[in-house]
Amino acid sequence: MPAPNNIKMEARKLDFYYSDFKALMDINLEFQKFQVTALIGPSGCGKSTFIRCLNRMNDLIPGTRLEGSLTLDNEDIYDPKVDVVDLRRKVGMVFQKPNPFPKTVFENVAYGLKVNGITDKSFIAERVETSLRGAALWDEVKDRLHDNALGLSGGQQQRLCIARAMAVEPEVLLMDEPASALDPIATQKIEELIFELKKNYTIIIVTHSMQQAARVSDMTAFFYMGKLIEVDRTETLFTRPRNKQTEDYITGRFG
Ligand SMILES: Nc1ncnc2c1ncn2[C@@H]1O[C@H](COP(=O)(O)OP(=O)(O)OP(=O)(O)O)[C@@H](O)[C@H]1O
Repeated sequence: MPAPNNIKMEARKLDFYYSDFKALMDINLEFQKFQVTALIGPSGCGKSTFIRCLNRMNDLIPGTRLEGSLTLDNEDIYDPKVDVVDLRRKVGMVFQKPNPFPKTVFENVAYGLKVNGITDKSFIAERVETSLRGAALWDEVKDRLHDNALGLSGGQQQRLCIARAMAVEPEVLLMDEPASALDPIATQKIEELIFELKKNYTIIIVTHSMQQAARVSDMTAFFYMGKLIEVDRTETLFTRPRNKQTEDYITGRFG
């Protein structure tokens, strides 16, 4: 019998262009189910570009082009037959700056369900509660569900965005520096949350903080100038990197 395939997403020979500029070169990287993978590397190395390929967010930028393949459960996500709305339901995203809609807490979380055509009010209310609990925010907002989300603190807003992403039950969560705009306590809450979330989701996180990568991730991938230099178990990459550029970066010699 073939070994069980635990690969949730996989990039093969991936090149990415912004018009003539080649931002990613020959990326080969796989993401295991229910693991957290951190993408690290100096500013401009292509981390955000790469993570945005994973749910086709770059499609929205004119003049961009991708070569090679990117699969979700062995299916090519760039196949013309793929429904991008459905792909983004399966591969949710949380951005660097919390970006709740100027709507109530409840409406923020219910939004994706409504976009997906769900109208059953009791189902929506139940899913809103489960998602807020899952994002470790329920206790703080259960009496403020109908207040404007913009009145929440930055850390609460970011957990609300995580709840909003979770409400449509994605399989993969992409997080592009989710804690960079937050204070240390709010950051710690997000990190604890990531630890909980990986029981149910495959998580890919871009971070500038090597300490954060070391704390939250199982695997770490080091990018430099559009190339994937090294990927390994986080502990190994930070203690015994195989590549000189990785070593220079993690020891603070550049970046
Ligand atoms: N919309 C765009 N149009 C053209 N070039 C872009 C665009 N977005 C990013 N780039 C370029 O692609 C390269 C990779 O950028 P990217 O934002 O992916 O890097 P990053 O590693 O995420 O950086 P940072 O850590 O600073 O966010 C950079 O040279 C950047 O200038």
